Amino acid sequence: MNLLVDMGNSRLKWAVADAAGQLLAKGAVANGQLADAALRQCWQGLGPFRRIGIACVSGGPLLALVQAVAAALWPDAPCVQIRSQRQAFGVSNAYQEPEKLGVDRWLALIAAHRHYPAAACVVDCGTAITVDLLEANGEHRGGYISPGLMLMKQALAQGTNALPFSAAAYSGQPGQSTEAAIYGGTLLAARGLIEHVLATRAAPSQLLLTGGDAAIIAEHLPIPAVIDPDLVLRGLAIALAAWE
Ligand SMILES: Nc1ncnc2c1ncn2[C@@H]1O[C@H](COP(=O)(O)OP(=O)(O)O)[C@@H](O)[C@H]1O
Ligand SMILES: CC(C)(COP(=O)(O)O)[C@@H](O)C(=O)NCCC(=O)O
Ligand SMILES: [K+]
Repeated sequence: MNLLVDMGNSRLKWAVADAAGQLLAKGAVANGQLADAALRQCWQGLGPFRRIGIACVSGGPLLALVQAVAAALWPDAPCVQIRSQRQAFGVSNAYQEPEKLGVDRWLALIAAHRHYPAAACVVDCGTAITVDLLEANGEHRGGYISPGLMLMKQALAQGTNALPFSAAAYSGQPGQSTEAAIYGGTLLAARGLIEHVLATRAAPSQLLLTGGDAAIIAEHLPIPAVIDPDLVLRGLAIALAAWE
């Protein structure tokens, strides 16, 4: 068994994977809540593990914390930090500097190619919304990065005098209050990005959504989408299984 850890800018997502890469127990911890005791509480009693696989786009101090807790709980299991590559697992990275593609985006592409055979548009609805284009033959065509729903709302609240931050949900119809107008506007920004990218594809692409806001964005999209909440962790399972 391996422990998989996906460290995003908002939350750490983890899963236990068996030798075939099937995800067993899973959990998530908000970065603001990440501390030695919180992680030990999540992970106590799990294992033993062969390896700990880490995909990290969040900061060095949080990575060091995760490595320290893992080393204390499972001293015999090496921590393997996965990085983006030029080509692996049938996927070729479109970036001129392949290591600069966020490792979460890279792993989502690897899982998409392995588990969904068609050409795909892979959207990670996390802190940022990333949209990556993947051909059926594994060629990554590049992608787009935009603020996520929470960041858009926070930016409006921080950058203006009159706009409040609200976590409440509204219909997405034209807003009849400031909060509802912000909710609808930020959701439409995400929807417009995704719809536009799909419309510019020469051939139809399967739309794959992952990330904390996948369900809410899918609900407001007029296009069928597959929601795979574990796409990054599933990519991490593939990358870690090949590690020697
Ligand atoms: N409990 C939660 N904590 C933080 N964000 C959450 C939570 N539930 C839903 N979200 C939404 O999910 C987004 C983060 O998604 P996630 O996939 O965890 O991001 P990341 O991989 O960037 O850490 C936030 O922007 C927020 O809108
Ligand atoms: C774009 C991201 C910030 C998304 O991170 P997330 O929203 O998953 O926390 C992350 O993939 C990243 O730091 N990427 C490096 C730059 C790039 O992909 O071009
Ligand atoms: K992510």
